[in-house]
Amino acid sequence: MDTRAEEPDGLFALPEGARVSRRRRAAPRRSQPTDVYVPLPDPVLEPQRATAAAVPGPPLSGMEEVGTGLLDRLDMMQRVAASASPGPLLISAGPGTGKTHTLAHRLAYLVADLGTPARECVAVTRTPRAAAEFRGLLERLLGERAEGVTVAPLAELAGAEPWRHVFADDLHDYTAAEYEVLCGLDGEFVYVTGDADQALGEDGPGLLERFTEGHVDTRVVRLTRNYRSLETILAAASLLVSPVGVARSRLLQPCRRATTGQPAVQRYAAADPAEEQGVMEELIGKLGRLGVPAAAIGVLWLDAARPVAGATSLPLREAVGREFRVVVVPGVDASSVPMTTAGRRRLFVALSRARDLAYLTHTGPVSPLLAEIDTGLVRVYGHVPGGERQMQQPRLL
Ligand SMILES: Nc1ncnc2c1ncn2[C@@H]1O[C@H](COP(=O)(O)OP(=O)(O)OP(=O)(O)O)[C@@H](O)[C@H]1O
Repeated sequence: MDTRAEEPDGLFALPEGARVSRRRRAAPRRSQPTDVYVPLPDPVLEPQRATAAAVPGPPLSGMEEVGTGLLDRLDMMQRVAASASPGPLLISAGPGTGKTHTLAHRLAYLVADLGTPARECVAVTRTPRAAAEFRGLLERLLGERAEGVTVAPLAELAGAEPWRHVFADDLHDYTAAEYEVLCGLDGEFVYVTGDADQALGEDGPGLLERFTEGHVDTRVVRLTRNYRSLETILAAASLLVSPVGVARSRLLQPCRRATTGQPAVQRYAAADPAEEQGVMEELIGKLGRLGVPAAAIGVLWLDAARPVAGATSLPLREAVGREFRVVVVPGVDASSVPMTTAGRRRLFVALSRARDLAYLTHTGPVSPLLAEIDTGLVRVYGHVPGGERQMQQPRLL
């Protein structure tokens, strides 16, 4: 990074509304005599995402006869997973590719199309919230028949009667001890999903491998189409994790392209924590006035979560498996997000929760990981030190 103090020059095109501020040296980062202050623009929202039916998918030629219509809205590989022949199944795929969606369809397919009694099925989740969401998916697919299926967090299931069909989502989020409990459920058929690159705990990355080693005839299905995030968010998230990606040959194809022209990933460099909080509150207020409900705005904390009015505020760890229209990640400083595998996975998980907009804010020097993302993918606002001026230059993607 060029750390020389320079005045803005002709190479640096200031966005509309930008001001040059001569700031006092407050923090180490402020060693530049001149910061460029670029206010965060008002959020511009993408039109609400397309319905499943409207998302163009690969042709399903040769697969029309699978099921009785229940699987019609799945893409080809999702259908392969949902209708796979009996036996252990691992859906190993990146964020937003529909692992949860497909697992629910598999369960519904077994019950509705293959006549499996609902009471023989148990869906294991990580949290009560995930259980409620999974049950909602099943109810939409199975109607009243969903009532017969047990859907519960792992902790509530230990020691219960064995089920014949065990469905477990997000295996990467388990600890080794929890995995043992899951194995203890002793289902005849086990179907799991996971993404080693999203593991926030130590044990997670190895558990997918452990599953395939423990079930030698496991069918592994990979899903590649991301239905959640705008293309630029997905590109930024993927760049972060690619150097340490466990799923090396992973392919993540975006289904959603931005239409508003607004950069989907925005970083705000605040002068101090009070400004960081103020900017976040102002942003959330604007989003609220645009009609975005608190449930669709996720403030994901890398450390202890603090309450935030108008948004869903939670520690990153609890955001695994969830999605939000807008994600805000405070504290993306070099000290909290170092250039480590764990740091990469944390930002990967955080960014990949976002559908339309992702905001990364910080007060001290920004995490060095962000230097790896093409500057055309992340626009920088706030107090931009002189050495980061090039970040403001428009880039062709
Ligand atoms: N075939 C599809 N067509 C349209 N939308 C889909 C399709 N499959 C999944 N989706 C949507 O994509 C989003 C992501 O799906 P889901 O949460 O199941 O992904 P996931 O792989 O479990 O993600 P994560 O790993 O982040 O938990 C959801 O909003 C879901 O409704």
